[in-house]
Amino acid sequence: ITRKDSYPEGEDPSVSLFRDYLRLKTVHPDPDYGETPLLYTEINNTFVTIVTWEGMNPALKSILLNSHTDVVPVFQEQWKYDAFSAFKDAEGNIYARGSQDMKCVTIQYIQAVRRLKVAGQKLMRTVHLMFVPDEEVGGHKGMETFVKHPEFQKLNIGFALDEGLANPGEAFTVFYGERNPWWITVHCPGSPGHGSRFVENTAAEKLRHVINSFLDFREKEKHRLNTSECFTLGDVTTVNMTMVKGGVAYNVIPAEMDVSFDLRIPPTVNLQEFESQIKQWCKEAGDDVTYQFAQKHMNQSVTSIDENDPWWKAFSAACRAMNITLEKEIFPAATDSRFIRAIGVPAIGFSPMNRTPILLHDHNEYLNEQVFLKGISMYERLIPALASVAAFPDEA
Ligand SMILES: CSCC[C@H](NC=O)C(=O)O
Ligand SMILES: [Zn+2]
Ligand SMILES: [Zn+2]
Repeated sequence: ITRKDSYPEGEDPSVSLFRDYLRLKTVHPDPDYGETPLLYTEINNTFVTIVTWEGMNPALKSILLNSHTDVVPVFQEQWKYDAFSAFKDAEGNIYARGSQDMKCVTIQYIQAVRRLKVAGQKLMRTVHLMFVPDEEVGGHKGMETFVKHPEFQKLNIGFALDEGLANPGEAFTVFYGERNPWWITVHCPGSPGHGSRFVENTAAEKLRHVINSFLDFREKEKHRLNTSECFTLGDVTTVNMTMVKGGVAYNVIPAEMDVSFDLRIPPTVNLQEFESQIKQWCKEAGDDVTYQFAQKHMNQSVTSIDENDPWWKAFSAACRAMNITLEKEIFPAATDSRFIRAIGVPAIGFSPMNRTPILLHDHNEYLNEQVFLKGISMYERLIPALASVAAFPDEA
């Protein structure tokens, strides 16, 4: 981040730093990760940056503060302000792509650690700040690859914090698991022929059957969500038909048609049974209907939110001490936490934003500067609490 010569008078320096970071165009499809200081390692021509604050007992398992540096594209004509200008309005709302997802968290981690160090705090466990690319496109060149790297193992991470979602109310939301993303394309082959005839065994008839099966199930799940008091989006399966392909001309019955779905499956669903269901729908649709996965996450690990779990106890007790109400949920989409949990490391998704509408990936994404600043103070309490979790019997 290039520092400017002067900043708005009276603006908190943390807010200025946040706005500077928002102006970096780390936006897909061609993110400019800039002069990312290469502090640690390079994988697949992309960069993971790690900043380490060594604890008094570095042999103990460490705390990971993870954030991704990339952001999703914008439809600029739909925005009130330039999405990369970090415009701040009279109420202190800062508009920019990444203001919620998740450049706020990156700067909050950094500023909290900075303040703790300035105050002369010494932590027992080591804290690593990790900045990873490409989360928004699946993490292949970021966290998915890096968790398998020997350099990652060496960090000896015991517990991780990563992104969550804003909460429009007074409470803050924390995520202890995620739904599994399955991206599937169903292929429907059929008999071709002239568009004027009743050809048997057409691709379109099979396609209709497939679409009906998936979308009927979608209706059921939507109903289940809307009729249950205690369900959130993370507790039901969503199905969305996102692509269709096929056909060459008005009067030619095509020999094949494809349809693609984005499925998000809660960790409580039996994935083998669910796939059998999909297989059954394809079979019922007609001969030779097949499917193929573009994403098929099978790991259903969730992080303990039992009051006896030492990490959760530290996190939740620190929140209680701040008079903060937590709402515990399953994250509806996918974040880098899924790769961390999959290797057995507990991870909590938490972006400290309350009184804030959920605007990630949306037009006019913004965060209020006071909410942002309060988040720094929260990490000032959370980080020492986590870094003070007593040594486990199996730790050195
Ligand atoms: C399944 S890889 C894509 C990850 C992406 N994450 C954020 O939006 C998502 O669609 O959930
Ligand atoms: Zn994100
Ligand atoms: Zn995102």
